Amino acid sequence: MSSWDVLIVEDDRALCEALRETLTLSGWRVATAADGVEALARLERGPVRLVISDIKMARMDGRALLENIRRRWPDLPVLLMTAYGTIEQAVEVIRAGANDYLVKPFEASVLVEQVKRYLALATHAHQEAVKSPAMRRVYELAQRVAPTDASVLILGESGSGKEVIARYLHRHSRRSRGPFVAINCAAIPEQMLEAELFGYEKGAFTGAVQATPGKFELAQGGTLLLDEISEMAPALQAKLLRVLQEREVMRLGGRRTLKLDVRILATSNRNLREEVNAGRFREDLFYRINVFPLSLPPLRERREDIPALAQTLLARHAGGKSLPQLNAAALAKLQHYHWPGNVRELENVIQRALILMTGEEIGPEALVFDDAEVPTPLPPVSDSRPARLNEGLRSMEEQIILETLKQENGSRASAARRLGISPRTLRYKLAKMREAGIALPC
Ligand SMILES: Nc1ncnc2c1ncn2[C@@H]1O[C@H](COP(=O)(O)OP(=O)(O)OP(=O)(O)O)[C@@H](O)[C@H]1O
Repeated sequence: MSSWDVLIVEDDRALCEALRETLTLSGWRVATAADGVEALARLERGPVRLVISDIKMARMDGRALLENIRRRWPDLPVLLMTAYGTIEQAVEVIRAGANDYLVKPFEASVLVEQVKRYLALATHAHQEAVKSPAMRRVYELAQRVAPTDASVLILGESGSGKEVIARYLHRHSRRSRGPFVAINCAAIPEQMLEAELFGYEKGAFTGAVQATPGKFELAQGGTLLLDEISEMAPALQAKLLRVLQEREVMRLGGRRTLKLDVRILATSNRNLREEVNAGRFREDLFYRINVFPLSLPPLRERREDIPALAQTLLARHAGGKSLPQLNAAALAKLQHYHWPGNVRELENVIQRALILMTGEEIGPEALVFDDAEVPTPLPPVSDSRPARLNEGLRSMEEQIILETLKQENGSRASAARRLGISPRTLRYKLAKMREAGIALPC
């Protein structure tokens, strides 16, 4: 029985071939089908981890295919491709159970990113590696709260698995057949975040060339994850609170309100209570989203999880290759490291190991931690900074980060934008600085 990473369902043969080629070049095993009927036959023959399907097809269209898949393989992720101008249709199919949609024409890089994201989710969908007592406790609580409609606030350091647990909550809720929509409040500039959340009508602002639904609308009947909610600007916090209180949303520039049936999950890697005390986060909004708090311990406080996590991540990234094992010395090295980047860093280390390994198994020499990274190139050191270049560059980088944070009044999101790095990278660097004992502005 053959297994495939991606099944592409597309009746335009040239496009189908181009998509297949793009994904094959990225190292995935790709199968193709010309319509829904062929796709179902292919799914019967062997496991597939992700389906990407066109909507308009002659024999069985994308919608009917989706319905069939949801009935028989409810957890299989499906992305639908839609033509420009049919956003409303896309909203409908997301409600019908598609995980996401791609608006044609799209760049190859957009396709590759989406596939990466959904394959990662598909792999750990049912195998959250939970061995430590601390994590078992978290998952026990998650199991209890999942079937309710309560808002859950998931707290934990960057990379500790907050999104994984959010998806777990959705999967174990009565909304599991509905959409799971996530929005990262730190990654989107303030003005755009409002439009992304609430949607907009054509002409609502310059650049609003067509009516677009917001994430709330897309999550109707399902779950909306507000990732890194602490990064939301105060004005938007007030608008969000109103929507949550009134349980209805109106698109920017719109007139009609839409009654919402959406469960809210939120994450933060800061102590949100402290953010409230410091006046940066609205207390009323805090109480609204913090109905049930879940705190994820950092990886260094649950080292018992490391072997199983490493195994899961090896399976995720080994591709079609036979699954390599870590030898005892390699496992010991993983167990003793302090993991400032948590599970995400472990994932990076495993990916590197798969590239660097030479023999049959993975030894400690193939494990390179994020700490060992070559620092980001910066202007040459001109004064009498420490003689060791790496240290010099690092401390300069730290000073630039501190300076930028100060200028941005402590806002991580704005500082990351100014520095031209992702909020995630900034957070990671800040965590390392904090660990090195550097005082950071709050
Ligand atoms: N228990 C787990 N089992 C398998 N994989 C996991 C687990 N926890 C985390 N991961 C993986 O680690 C990576 C980081 O997890 P996730 O994105 O959920 O972290 P996060 O806390 O939401 O990070 P951030 O705060 O930066 O958004 C992901 O690739 C995820 O799949």
